Amino acid sequence: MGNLGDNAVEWMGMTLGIKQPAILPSFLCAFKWLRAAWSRSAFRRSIGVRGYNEGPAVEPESTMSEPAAPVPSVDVLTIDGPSGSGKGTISRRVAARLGWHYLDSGALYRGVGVAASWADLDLADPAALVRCAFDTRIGFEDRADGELRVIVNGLDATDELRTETAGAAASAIAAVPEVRSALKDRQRAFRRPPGLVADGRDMGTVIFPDARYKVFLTASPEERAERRYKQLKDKGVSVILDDLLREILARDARDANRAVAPLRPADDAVCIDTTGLGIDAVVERVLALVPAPRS
Ligand SMILES: Nc1ncnc2c1ncn2[C@@H]1O[C@H](COP(=O)(O)OP(=O)(O)OP(=O)(O)O)[C@@H](O)[C@H]1O
Ligand SMILES: Nc1ccn([C@H]2C[C@H](O)[C@@H](COP(=O)(O)O)O2)c(=O)n1
Repeated sequence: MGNLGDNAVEWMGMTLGIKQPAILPSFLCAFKWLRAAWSRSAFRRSIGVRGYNEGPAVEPESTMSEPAAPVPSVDVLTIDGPSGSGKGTISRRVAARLGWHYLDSGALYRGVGVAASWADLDLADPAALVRCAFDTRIGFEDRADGELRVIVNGLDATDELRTETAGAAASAIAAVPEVRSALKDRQRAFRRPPGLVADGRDMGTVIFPDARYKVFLTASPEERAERRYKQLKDKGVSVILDDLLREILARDARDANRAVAPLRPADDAVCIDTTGLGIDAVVERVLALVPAPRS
């Protein structure tokens, strides 16, 4: 845990594009305190044991109709972080290994953004966006090939949702407090036995503040842009690395600077800097935080 806190502070600095932003001292304080608390905690002592229940992260069509009430006693592992830090990839694998449900909260914001664009709504009209957030039906389907498809108002919108344009639109509407409120209960409804892995920006701070396990993933902006570049290239999409880096920095800044539920690590989150760390290694680091299930 040597780099807990410093990584996040450094990341904030990089994200905001300035060397000494005013908010850094308070982050530093919070993380120094956290580091001390961490070294004393019983939670730390539990590390090293993990659960390996193989099972589906998402039941087929399980989220097409969301349950009415979440179950507060159910364990939640939150994985927050900036774009390209690997939240989705790591969360899906960890959820599959634990046999827990999976919530891709970014897909909800992206889904509302795409539905708003289909309806030609003005992204600067909060009332229209809030109506859209309440009205848009968003479901997830776990396909046989392991891919998670996102269904918006009955249409498979997965490919459209993954574009940087959809990400930027989602980031813009996510800054509207009433849109965030409109999506709160829908996110909490994913909390069902045997457990939930939830990925996003405010999973550990706002949506599941009582989560038992909290992780904040980071990576240098350059590495995150490289990852996205490779991901898009593999799909045959041609992009310019510098453009991706600029877009990632702009999205980070908007998500971290908004007034409501900004992107930041929860005080009790474990920060993992994934720069130079492979996917399997990150998965193991996260799983090490979750004690093996008792039978
Ligand atoms: N530790 C890692 N090392 C190398 N590549 C990684 C790592 N983690 C994720 N990736 C790759 O980086 C790309 C982006 O990952 P992913 O979509 O999971 O990020 P994300 O944080 O969920 O991004 P977003 O917030 O934009 O949805 C994917 O192609 C994924 O395979
Ligand atoms: N919990 C969340 C999840 C997502 N957002 C916003 C901000 C992101 O830039 C955008 C897209 O998310 P992604 O799919 O990249 O995880 O949605 C948010 O504000 N809070």
